[in-house]
Amino acid sequence: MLELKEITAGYDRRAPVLRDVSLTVGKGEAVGLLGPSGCGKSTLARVAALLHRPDAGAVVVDGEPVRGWRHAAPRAQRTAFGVVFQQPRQAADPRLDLADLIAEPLRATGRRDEVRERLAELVPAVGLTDDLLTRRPHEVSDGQLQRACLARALVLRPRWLICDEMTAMLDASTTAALVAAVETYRRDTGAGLLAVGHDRTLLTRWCDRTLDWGERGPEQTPAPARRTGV
Ligand SMILES: Nc1ncnc2c1ncn2[C@@H]1O[C@H](COP(=O)(O)OP(=O)(O)OP(=O)(O)O)[C@@H](O)[C@H]1O
Repeated sequence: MLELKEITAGYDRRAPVLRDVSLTVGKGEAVGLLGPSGCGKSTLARVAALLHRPDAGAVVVDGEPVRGWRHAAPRAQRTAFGVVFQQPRQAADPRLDLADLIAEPLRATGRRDEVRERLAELVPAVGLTDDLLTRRPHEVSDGQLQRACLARALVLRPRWLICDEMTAMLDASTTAALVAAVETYRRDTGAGLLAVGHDRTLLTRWCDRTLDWGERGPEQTPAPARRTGV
């Protein structure tokens, strides 16, 4: 279980973006989070992925309270998460070709010997082809780069996936392919998912449960979303 308990977080302690927000994702569950732009969805996603230290509250991952954040988080907790952001060009090192980009977490954790095998599995799983692997980010489309970023997020076989507007800038067919790749991975591994976005139709179709902060933003823990457009 991934538990966010009474999280207060932001960028200025005097004016937090989130106040006392709680959210739980069960093992193998897919939870969607909707809310207006700027309400703090990405901030909560970053707290959930151990990338942003909250001012107050607790994150508990599979029963273990989180005590360190970012590089100070224990490796076993950090590598339990795969994260995909909205802007692949901001998330991807422009100097790496796609093969090195996808494999980078394996190299960073001393698992170089798995690179070949994981690339062979992941490249077709996310809908890439081998000829793209020697290209650098500026030589591929946004959709191709986001596919590589998803492969990188999956390369360490995380138990938790955090997708922050993963498909916001993509066309319908790339969106469908990336969601299908996430769902295949979850079916095979039992990983849980927190998917943040604006697209109510997509999230309510994709996720087991979708929460909605509504127009007022995160004054409180988000409520279950209405299922529309399905
Ligand atoms: N690094 C930062 N430094 C200072 N303020 C920030 C930073 N990142 C985000 N904010 C502010 O925190 C608030 C919440 O931002 P956040 O990105 O979490 O919202 P969001 O709901 O994900 O928005 P969107 O849907 O537009 O992506 C906004 O007012 C934003 O301007």
